[in-house]
Amino acid sequence: MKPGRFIAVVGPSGVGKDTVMETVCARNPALIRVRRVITRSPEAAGEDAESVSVAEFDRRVGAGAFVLHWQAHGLHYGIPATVLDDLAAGRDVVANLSRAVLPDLAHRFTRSMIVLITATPEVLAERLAQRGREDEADRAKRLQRADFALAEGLDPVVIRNEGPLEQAVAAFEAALQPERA
Ligand SMILES: Nc1ncnc2c1ncn2[C@@H]1O[C@H](COP(=O)(O)OP(=O)(O)O)[C@@H](O)[C@H]1O
Ligand SMILES: O=P(O)(O)OC[C@H]1O[C@H](OP(=O)(O)OP(=O)(O)O)[C@H](O)[C@@H]1O
Repeated sequence: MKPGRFIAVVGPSGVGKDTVMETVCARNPALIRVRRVITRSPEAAGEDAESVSVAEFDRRVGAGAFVLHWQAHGLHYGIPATVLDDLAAGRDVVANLSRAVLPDLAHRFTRSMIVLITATPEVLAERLAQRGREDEADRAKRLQRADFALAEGLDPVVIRNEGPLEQAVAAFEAALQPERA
Protein backbone atom coordinates (compact mmCIF):
# COMPACT_ATOMS: atom_id res chain seq x y z
CA MET A 1 0.00 0.00 0.00
CA LYS A 2 1.18 3.54 -0.75
CA PRO A 3 2.18 5.17 2.56
CA GLY A 4 0.41 8.28 3.79
CA ARG A 5 2.01 11.72 3.74
CA PHE A 6 3.52 13.36 6.79
CA ILE A 7 2.28 16.95 6.46
CA ALA A 8 4.45 19.31 8.53
CA VAL A 9 2.88 22.64 9.42
CA VAL A 10 5.41 25.30 10.42
CA GLY A 11 5.62 29.04 10.85
CA PRO A 12 6.19 31.70 13.47
CA SER A 13 4.43 31.70 16.81
CA GLY A 14 0.95 33.20 16.59
CA VAL A 15 0.63 32.88 12.82
CA GLY A 16 -2.37 30.55 13.14
CA LYS A 17 -0.88 27.06 12.66
CA ASP A 18 -3.14 25.37 15.22
CA THR A 19 -6.23 27.27 14.14
CA VAL A 20 -5.72 26.47 10.45
CA MET A 21 -4.88 22.81 11.18
CA GLU A 22 -7.90 22.39 13.41
CA THR A 23 -10.24 23.75 10.73
CA VAL A 24 -8.65 21.75 7.91
CA CYS A 25 -8.82 18.53 9.96
CA ALA A 26 -12.43 19.18 11.00
CA ARG A 27 -13.38 19.54 7.35
CA ASN A 28 -11.27 16.60 6.14
CA PRO A 29 -11.95 13.71 8.52
CA ALA A 30 -9.55 11.39 6.68
CA LEU A 31 -6.62 13.54 7.87
CA ILE A 32 -5.12 12.53 11.19
CA ARG A 33 -4.02 15.36 13.45
CA VAL A 34 -1.02 14.33 15.51
CA ARG A 35 -1.42 14.72 19.27
CA ARG A 36 1.94 16.12 20.38
CA VAL A 37 3.64 15.38 23.67
CA ILE A 38 4.76 18.63 25.34
CA THR A 39 6.31 19.55 28.70
CA ARG A 40 3.76 22.37 29.04
CA SER A 41 1.23 22.52 31.83
CA PRO A 42 -2.18 21.12 30.81
CA GLU A 43 -3.87 24.48 31.59
CA ALA A 44 -1.60 26.27 29.10
CA ALA A 45 -1.63 23.53 26.45
CA GLY A 46 -3.93 25.50 24.10
CA GLU A 47 -4.17 22.50 21.78
CA ASP A 48 -4.96 18.83 22.19
CA ALA A 49 -1.51 17.84 23.40
CA GLU A 50 -0.38 15.35 26.03
CA SER A 51 1.30 17.21 28.89
CA VAL A 52 4.17 15.39 30.58
CA SER A 53 7.00 16.21 32.98
CA VAL A 54 10.56 16.65 31.70
CA ALA A 55 11.53 13.38 33.42
CA GLU A 56 8.74 11.50 31.65
CA PHE A 57 9.66 13.16 28.35
CA ASP A 58 13.29 12.07 28.75
CA ARG A 59 12.18 8.55 29.60
CA ARG A 60 10.16 8.40 26.39
CA VAL A 61 13.08 9.70 24.34
CA GLY A 62 15.17 6.86 25.81
CA ALA A 63 12.44 4.36 24.98
CA GLY A 64 12.31 5.49 21.35
CA ALA A 65 8.74 6.74 21.73
CA PHE A 66 9.20 9.72 19.40
CA VAL A 67 9.82 9.82 15.67
CA LEU A 68 10.81 13.49 16.04
CA HIS A 69 11.51 15.61 19.09
CA TRP A 70 12.94 19.04 19.75
CA GLN A 71 13.19 21.89 22.24
CA ALA A 72 11.88 25.44 21.81
CA HIS A 73 10.52 28.22 24.02
CA GLY A 74 11.93 26.38 27.07
CA LEU A 75 9.72 23.36 26.32
CA HIS A 76 10.24 19.85 24.93
CA TYR A 77 8.01 18.65 22.09
CA GLY A 78 7.66 15.12 20.71
CA ILE A 79 5.84 13.47 17.81
CA PRO A 80 4.78 9.96 18.88
CA ALA A 81 6.33 7.17 16.83
CA THR A 82 2.82 5.69 16.49
CA VAL A 83 2.31 8.05 13.52
CA LEU A 84 4.42 5.58 11.56
CA ASP A 85 1.57 3.04 11.89
CA ASP A 86 -0.93 5.54 10.46
CA LEU A 87 1.41 6.38 7.58
CA ALA A 88 2.05 2.70 6.87
CA ALA A 89 -1.72 2.20 6.72
CA GLY A 90 -1.87 4.87 4.00
CA ARG A 91 -3.32 7.67 6.13
CA ASP A 92 -2.11 11.28 5.83
CA VAL A 93 -1.11 12.87 9.15
CA VAL A 94 -0.73 16.56 10.01
CA ALA A 95 1.56 17.92 12.72
CA ASN A 96 2.76 21.29 13.98
CA LEU A 97 6.58 21.18 13.95
CA SER A 98 9.56 23.40 14.65
CA ARG A 99 11.11 24.84 11.51
CA ALA A 100 14.44 23.58 12.92
CA VAL A 101 13.54 19.87 12.48
CA LEU A 102 12.43 20.06 8.84
CA PRO A 103 15.77 18.69 7.51
CA ASP A 104 14.95 15.43 9.37
CA LEU A 105 11.71 14.78 7.49
CA ALA A 106 13.35 13.19 4.48
CA HIS A 107 15.16 10.67 6.74
CA ARG A 108 12.10 9.78 8.80
CA PHE A 109 9.26 9.60 6.29
CA THR A 110 8.82 8.11 2.84
CA ARG A 111 6.44 10.87 1.80
CA SER A 112 6.27 14.29 3.39
CA MET A 113 5.31 17.83 2.57
CA ILE A 114 5.83 21.16 4.32
CA VAL A 115 3.21 23.87 4.75
CA LEU A 116 4.78 27.16 5.86
CA ILE A 117 2.25 29.64 7.23
CA THR A 118 3.31 33.29 7.29
CA ALA A 119 2.03 36.72 8.31
CA THR A 120 3.54 40.15 8.89
CA PRO A 121 5.25 40.91 12.23
CA GLU A 122 2.39 43.31 13.08
CA VAL A 123 -0.22 40.59 12.59
CA LEU A 124 1.82 38.11 14.65
CA ALA A 125 2.15 40.53 17.57
CA GLU A 126 -1.57 41.22 17.53
CA ARG A 127 -2.51 37.53 17.39
CA LEU A 128 -0.13 36.54 20.19
CA ALA A 129 -1.56 39.25 22.42
CA GLN A 130 -5.11 38.21 21.52
CA ARG A 131 -4.38 34.54 22.26
CA GLY A 132 -3.04 35.49 25.69
CA ARG A 133 -1.32 32.15 26.39
CA GLU A 134 2.10 33.67 27.13
CA ASP A 135 3.22 36.67 29.16
CA GLU A 136 4.73 39.71 27.47
CA ALA A 137 8.37 38.60 27.89
CA ASP A 138 7.65 35.21 26.33
CA ARG A 139 5.69 36.83 23.52
CA ALA A 140 8.65 39.12 22.75
CA LYS A 141 11.00 36.11 22.53
CA ARG A 142 8.60 34.33 20.18
CA LEU A 143 8.41 37.42 17.95
CA GLN A 144 12.21 37.57 17.81
CA ARG A 145 12.22 34.05 16.39
CA ALA A 146 9.57 34.88 13.77
CA ASP A 147 12.02 35.20 10.87
CA PHE A 148 13.87 31.91 11.52
CA ALA A 149 15.06 30.85 8.06
CA LEU A 150 14.27 27.40 6.69
CA ALA A 151 17.22 25.22 5.73
CA GLU A 152 18.26 25.30 2.08
CA GLY A 153 16.74 22.82 -0.33
CA LEU A 154 13.31 22.53 1.27
CA ASP A 155 10.25 23.12 -0.88
CA PRO A 156 7.41 24.36 1.32
CA VAL A 157 3.94 25.36 0.24
CA VAL A 158 3.72 28.94 1.54
CA ILE A 159 0.36 30.18 2.81
CA ARG A 160 -0.18 33.73 4.01
CA ASN A 161 -2.65 33.87 6.90
CA GLU A 162 -3.25 37.60 7.13
CA GLY A 163 -6.84 37.79 5.94
CA PRO A 164 -9.89 35.72 6.79
CA LEU A 165 -9.13 32.26 8.18
CA GLU A 166 -11.19 30.74 5.39
CA GLN A 167 -8.65 31.92 2.79
CA ALA A 168 -5.76 30.15 4.51
CA VAL A 169 -7.85 27.01 5.02
CA ALA A 170 -8.83 26.94 1.35
CA ALA A 171 -5.19 27.41 0.31
CA PHE A 172 -4.18 24.53 2.60
CA GLU A 173 -6.85 22.27 1.11
CA ALA A 174 -5.75 23.22 -2.40
CA ALA A 175 -2.15 22.30 -1.49
CA LEU A 176 -3.30 18.81 -0.51
CA GLN A 177 -4.82 18.30 -3.97
CA PRO A 178 -3.28 17.25 -6.25
CA GLU A 179 -0.78 15.27 -4.24
CA ARG A 180 2.66 16.86 -4.35
CA ALA A 181 4.58 14.04 -2.74
N1 LIG B 1 -6.98 34.27 9.85
C1 LIG B 1 -7.09 34.65 11.14
N2 LIG B 1 -7.75 35.78 11.44
C2 LIG B 1 -7.86 36.20 12.72
N3 LIG B 1 -7.35 35.57 13.79
C3 LIG B 1 -6.66 34.42 13.56
C4 LIG B 1 -6.51 33.91 12.23
N4 LIG B 1 -5.78 32.78 12.32
C5 LIG B 1 -5.51 32.59 13.64
N5 LIG B 1 -6.03 33.57 14.38
C6 LIG B 1 -5.92 33.77 15.85
O1 LIG B 1 -4.53 34.01 16.13
C7 LIG B 1 -4.16 33.46 17.39
C8 LIG B 1 -2.96 32.55 17.22
O2 LIG B 1 -3.36 31.40 16.50
P1 LIG B 1 -2.73 29.96 16.79
O3 LIG B 1 -3.48 29.00 15.92
O4 LIG B 1 -2.66 29.70 18.24
O5 LIG B 1 -1.26 30.19 16.20
P2 LIG B 1 0.05 29.26 16.25
O6 LIG B 1 -0.41 27.84 16.49
O7 LIG B 1 0.68 29.43 14.91
O8 LIG B 1 0.89 29.83 17.33
C9 LIG B 1 -5.40 32.73 17.93
O9 LIG B 1 -6.04 33.58 18.87
C10 LIG B 1 -6.26 32.53 16.69
O10 LIG B 1 -7.64 32.51 17.00
O1 LIG C 1 11.44 26.46 15.72
P1 LIG C 1 10.18 27.21 15.46
O2 LIG C 1 9.67 27.02 14.07
O3 LIG C 1 10.24 28.65 15.86
O4 LIG C 1 9.07 26.54 16.37
C1 LIG C 1 9.26 26.44 17.75
C2 LIG C 1 8.07 25.83 18.41
O5 LIG C 1 6.97 26.76 18.28
C3 LIG C 1 5.83 26.05 17.98
O6 LIG C 1 5.37 25.54 19.20
P2 LIG C 1 4.04 25.97 19.89
O7 LIG C 1 2.93 25.36 19.10
O8 LIG C 1 4.12 25.66 21.32
O9 LIG C 1 4.01 27.53 19.78
P3 LIG C 1 3.07 28.45 18.92
O10 LIG C 1 1.67 27.87 19.01
O11 LIG C 1 3.17 29.78 19.60
O12 LIG C 1 3.62 28.45 17.53
C4 LIG C 1 6.34 24.97 17.06
O13 LIG C 1 5.42 23.92 16.96
C5 LIG C 1 7.60 24.54 17.74
O14 LIG C 1 7.35 23.58 18.73
